[in-house]
Amino acid sequence: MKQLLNDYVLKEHRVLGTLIFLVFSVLVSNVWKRKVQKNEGKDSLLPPFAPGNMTLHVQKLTSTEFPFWLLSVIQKIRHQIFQVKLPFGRKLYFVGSSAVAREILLDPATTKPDLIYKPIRAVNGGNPTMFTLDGKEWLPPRKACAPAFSSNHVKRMNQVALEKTEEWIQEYLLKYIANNESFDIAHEIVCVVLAAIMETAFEYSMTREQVETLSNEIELALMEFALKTGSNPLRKPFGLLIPERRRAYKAAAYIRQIAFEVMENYRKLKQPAKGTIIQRIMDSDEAFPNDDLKAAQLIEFIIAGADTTSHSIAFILLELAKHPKEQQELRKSLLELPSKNDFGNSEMLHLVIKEVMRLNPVASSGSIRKIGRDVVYERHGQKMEIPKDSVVWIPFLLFFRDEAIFDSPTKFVPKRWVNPTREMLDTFIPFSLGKQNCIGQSLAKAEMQSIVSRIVSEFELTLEDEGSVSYFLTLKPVGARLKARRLSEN
Ligand code: HEM
Repeated sequence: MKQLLNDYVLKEHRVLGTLIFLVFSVLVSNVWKRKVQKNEGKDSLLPPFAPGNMTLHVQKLTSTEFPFWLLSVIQKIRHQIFQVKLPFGRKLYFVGSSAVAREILLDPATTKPDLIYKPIRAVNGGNPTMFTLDGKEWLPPRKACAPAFSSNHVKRMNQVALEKTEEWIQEYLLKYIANNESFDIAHEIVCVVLAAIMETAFEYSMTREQVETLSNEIELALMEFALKTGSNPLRKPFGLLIPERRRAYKAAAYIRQIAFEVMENYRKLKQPAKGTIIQRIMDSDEAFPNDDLKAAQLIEFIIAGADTTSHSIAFILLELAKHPKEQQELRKSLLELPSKNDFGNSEMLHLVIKEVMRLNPVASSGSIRKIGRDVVYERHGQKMEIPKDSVVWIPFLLFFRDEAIFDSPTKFVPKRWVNPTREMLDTFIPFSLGKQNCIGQSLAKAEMQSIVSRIVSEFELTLEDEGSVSYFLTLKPVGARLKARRLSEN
């Protein structure tokens, strides 16, 4: 009797469960149909909207979890391309498909949208720079500065970065070790890399205290002008009423003052080095006709070069501290090489750097572009379309963590790069693609290799506090603390 009753209840549950499932599926498919909009008069559909309303979208776009929210949207709606709503009926398309991203970035009709890049100029007193320019106006500054990144200059700049690392080891790291103290890895490496850029690119020496102040002021200014203004145009007209914005103007003024000091210092040099970034800027009056424009470009190099490279290095050292086996393997491979000068030949070093740049891409928000033609793609046999003139955001994190391309994408597996698939290689674009890709990538790669190998070859790193990963223009490790132990007295 009991058995009969149980079977009956179970059967009832199953019927009820099936009914609920059917009703739920119909609801979901209706919501989907409403979210995937008809593309008037065409046989293609527009990508769906991210769940939530405009207020939620703006809040998420300006939050420190921004790229991770985008990942969660893709997981929810199971669509690699979607739209978000902005104030005044504007919208943005997010592209998490690497194939579509490549098509857009390599298309000659693609441009940079003013809506996003122009507000960033406020950091530079409103002056345009290579990063915020487009088309004909962009070419002269890019051409003027490109020679400063030729292999001989990268070699020289990297040598200075290594000297700064050596100074840091002597003045800070050995003291932390002697006092059995842990240290904030992101903060320490930012100080090394920023000091190196100032000295090697601009022939300008800074104390650690000055470097720390500059780094703080840059963060303050960027938070306002690059992050908050882009998504909320009301911050500009009502700016003076917002204390954060007033503080950001002060920060921007301080950064400009440093840039003018750098130029003044350069003009006093008796024998300035040839081919440095500052020499290219100062002597290219066609590309940079006045001091305001020169200062703006100079500031852009500080901003674009320091946080990106240093946070990448910090992430690499952090991952190695979290994975002692891989750390040991890397050290072994380095020490097997004939000399320190050959460290760059370590295959394991390349695998580790690649894997960390995939897992935690500092430029995780990637590139933002305006498309010059309709971009059509297929999804499960359905034609989808992003219409011409749309603003398209291409966050690299979305495809660097795409399960369809990378197995266990949230895991640190350097060996996945030993025999990568064509798709993995095509997807891995940490420096973006197309004409406005990263001008400083050769320098960044050289510094990552030399600083990481210098530290790991001699010091064992252990994790004291993992901290968290936060996003604000770049992805960065916040509050991550390591301890070091010297392995031999070289
Ligand atoms: C790991 C380090 C770095 C990463 C991941 C990185 C990534 C990127 C990316 C993705 C872009 C394209 C942005 C967009 O499309 O909006 C870019 C542009 C740029 N980067 Fe880097 N970057 C790094 C280091 C550097 C360094 C060391 C410098 C110079 C010292 C630099 C200077 C620039 C400049 C000036 C641009 C604008 C180029 C243009 O628009 O023509 N970057 N970077």
